Amino acid sequence: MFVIRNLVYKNILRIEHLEIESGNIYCLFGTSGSGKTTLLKMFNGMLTPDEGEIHFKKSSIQELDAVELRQKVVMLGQDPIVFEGTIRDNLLIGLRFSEQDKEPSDNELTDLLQKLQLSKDLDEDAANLSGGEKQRIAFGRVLVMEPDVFLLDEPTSALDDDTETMVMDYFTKRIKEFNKTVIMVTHSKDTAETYSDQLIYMSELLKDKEVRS
Ligand SMILES: Nc1ncnc2c1ncn2[C@@H]1O[C@H](COP(=O)(O)OP(=O)(O)OP(=O)(O)O)[C@@H](O)[C@H]1O
Repeated sequence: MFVIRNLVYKNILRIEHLEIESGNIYCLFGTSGSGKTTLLKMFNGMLTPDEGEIHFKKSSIQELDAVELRQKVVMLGQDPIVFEGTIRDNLLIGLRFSEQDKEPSDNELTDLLQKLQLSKDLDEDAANLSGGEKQRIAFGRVLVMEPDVFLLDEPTSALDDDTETMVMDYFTKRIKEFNKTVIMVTHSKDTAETYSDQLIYMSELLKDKEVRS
């Protein structure tokens, strides 16, 4: 699905070869500052390599239309973004930018909230939510978009262990059912080992390469 060859980005990334296969969950694991977020941003063209190539489904990412690419490859950043409006507005807002033309019903959205362990009303103002609740609303928003690829940057960092387990169990079951691809940054080795099909260690990926100054 993605193939990276001879990628160089500033003095942060130097990757000879990396392949991401569709239908798998990949966890990016590495020390703080090792370039995980930077690598994630390469997959949907938010950052462009200084040298080398990234192909998505056999096309060079640089040659693809950025809007179309980001409809298929959606990133959930480290800091959850909550927009002005209700929880419903926040769950649906991503659809404006997605290929999906079918809007989920209130029943489906309420079910999603339950699966994300949120006992909230769709009409509630999203501004008053806690950090962990906002993180799950942002997670719900990308799920509603149904992209081919999810790029997730520490998506459960604000959740307690039990809530994280329930949210991740639901998420991974759903993405396996629909054969989606996930590239996820996590600081939790437990999470990485429990949920990934493949673990990518940044230290291995960047080995033999002098990338740090
Ligand atoms: N636009 C940029 N220009 C220059 N340096 C940058 C830029 N963005 C990030 N960096 C640096 O690149 C390194 C890797 O950053 P990145 O955010 O990818 O690391 P990370 O592995 O995701 O870290 P963390 O686990 O702390 O989130 C850091 O040293 C950071 O300061």
